[in-house]
Amino acid sequence: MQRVLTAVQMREAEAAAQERHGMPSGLLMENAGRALADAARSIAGPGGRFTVLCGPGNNGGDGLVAARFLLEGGARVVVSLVGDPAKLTAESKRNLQALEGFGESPRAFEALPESGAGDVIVDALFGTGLRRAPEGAFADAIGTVARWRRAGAKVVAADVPSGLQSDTAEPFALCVEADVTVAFGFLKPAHELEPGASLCGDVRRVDIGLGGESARAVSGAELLRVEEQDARDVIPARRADTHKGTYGHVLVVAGSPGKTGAAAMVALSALRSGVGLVTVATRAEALPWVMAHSPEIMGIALPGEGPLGKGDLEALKSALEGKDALVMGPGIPRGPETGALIGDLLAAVDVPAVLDADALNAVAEDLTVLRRAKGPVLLTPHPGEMARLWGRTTKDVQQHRVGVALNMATSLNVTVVLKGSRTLIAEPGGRVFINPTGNAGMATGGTGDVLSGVCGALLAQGIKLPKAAWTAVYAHGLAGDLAAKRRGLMGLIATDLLEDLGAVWVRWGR
Ligand SMILES: NC(=O)C1=CN([C@@H]2O[C@H](COP(=O)(O)OP(=O)(O)OC[C@H]3O[C@@H](n4cnc5c(N)ncnc54)[C@H](O)[C@@H]3O)[C@@H](O)[C@H]2O)[C@@H](O)CC1
Ligand SMILES: [K+]
Repeated sequence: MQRVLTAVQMREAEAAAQERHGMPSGLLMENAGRALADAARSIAGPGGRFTVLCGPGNNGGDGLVAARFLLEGGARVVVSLVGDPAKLTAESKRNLQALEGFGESPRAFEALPESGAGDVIVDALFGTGLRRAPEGAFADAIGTVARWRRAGAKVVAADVPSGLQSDTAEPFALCVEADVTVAFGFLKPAHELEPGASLCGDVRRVDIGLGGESARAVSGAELLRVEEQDARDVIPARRADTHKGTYGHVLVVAGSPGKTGAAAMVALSALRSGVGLVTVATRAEALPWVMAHSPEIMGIALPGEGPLGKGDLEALKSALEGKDALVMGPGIPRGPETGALIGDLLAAVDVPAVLDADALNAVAEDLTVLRRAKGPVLLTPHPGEMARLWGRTTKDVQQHRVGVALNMATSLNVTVVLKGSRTLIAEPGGRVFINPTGNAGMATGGTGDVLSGVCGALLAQGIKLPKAAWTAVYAHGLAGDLAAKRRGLMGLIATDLLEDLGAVWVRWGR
């Protein structure tokens, strides 16, 4: 896992590094600027010129250091200080003097030569300290960077592209779009969450002397980026002397006439994710169609008809006997009593439960039913479902993804998977995991059903929350990335993921 720190947490980490190993901030800036110069060199064309744009804060100081290293390496460099030089931080002032000692003085922004193909712009206007929309000279500079980039210049951003808010990953109306962003010390939300992530280009995190330990000293919510090795390590290697009983039995409550495919996709993805047995419980008229999708699927017909309601409680309780996990929701017939049924069911049994799709819409009417759950609960809403659960608009949810997921997890004492580009997994009370896998090709019907099947399968195999959730999300996204290579983003459909889940397990030696 990689820690992802907010601006406040970065300052705390810096203070901790100073306290712990006496790391002076000037040395951190020196290391940051040097790494920035290396990144700038790596994307320059032969003989290309470097234009370094520095702002008033320490981000600008990093730019001044980078300019010095580029000059020392013999490159053609021009530097501009945008804003009031009297406001420079002490550390930046020192580096301005050092630069002048190398024979280079900042020029007026208007006096800079044009840039184009082969050239590199080093964007050191603002980093984590950006507080409001850039205006005046800063706005002009950001606009000019965009023009030079259209003319073929490459852009390397110091820490965060200027105009992008580090903590929320939301850009102001004017924002630098970078080819490479050099993240100093730790990743920031702007690098990992959309829309910021797309504005950063290739993110390269570099060590600057803070030391990994310094992140342990920070306060507030813990944001973590899941890495492939983390997910792989969660899945145990199979021992030879095992049988289907070793790997658990999932009950899938899903499907209705017209939506039998949803139930089949949950069941098949659970089967493709290592579970021993899968049983689907659904209304009698839907059951044969679900089972016809694959002979491995077992079925239980729920007596009664129409929407699921309190009358289904006893049948579901007995269906859950001997089961190790429950997945409920995709394609279920929903009615006025469905939410209460789910509440009663979760209060009566202690198997881990995944609620998805219409099970989420059903409990949205009265979320407190979830507080009665005896076993661990995982909710897997997409932003629209989360908006219904939270009683806000989808846009609101998308602008506050981390806070929304964490609040819901904490207030209901459940694990929450908030789907969408960079799916978040929040556990009650503190940690939020960011998933880096997946792609826009997965924005197609049924991929969510496949995810809930993977979650159910891992839970039935005894993997606990939130591990089961972030591992399932990682594997599902990786399956999507592999599927997109075969099908293209345009051609990818949900059942492709069933095949490529296999490729994920093969890649992980499972
Ligand atoms: N925390 C750390 O450990 C390190 C931080 N470093 C650098 O320091 C940066 C943070 O430095 P700062 O906190 O000085 O912040 P910034 O350099 O991002 O900018 C802060 C300055 O810009 C001004 N400002 C903010 N928004 C503005 C706007 N819209 N228009 C005009 N002025 C505006 C502020 O008043 C302040 O003077 C990091 O992003 C990184 O580049 C590095 O030097 C190395 C170590
Ligand atoms: K920057």
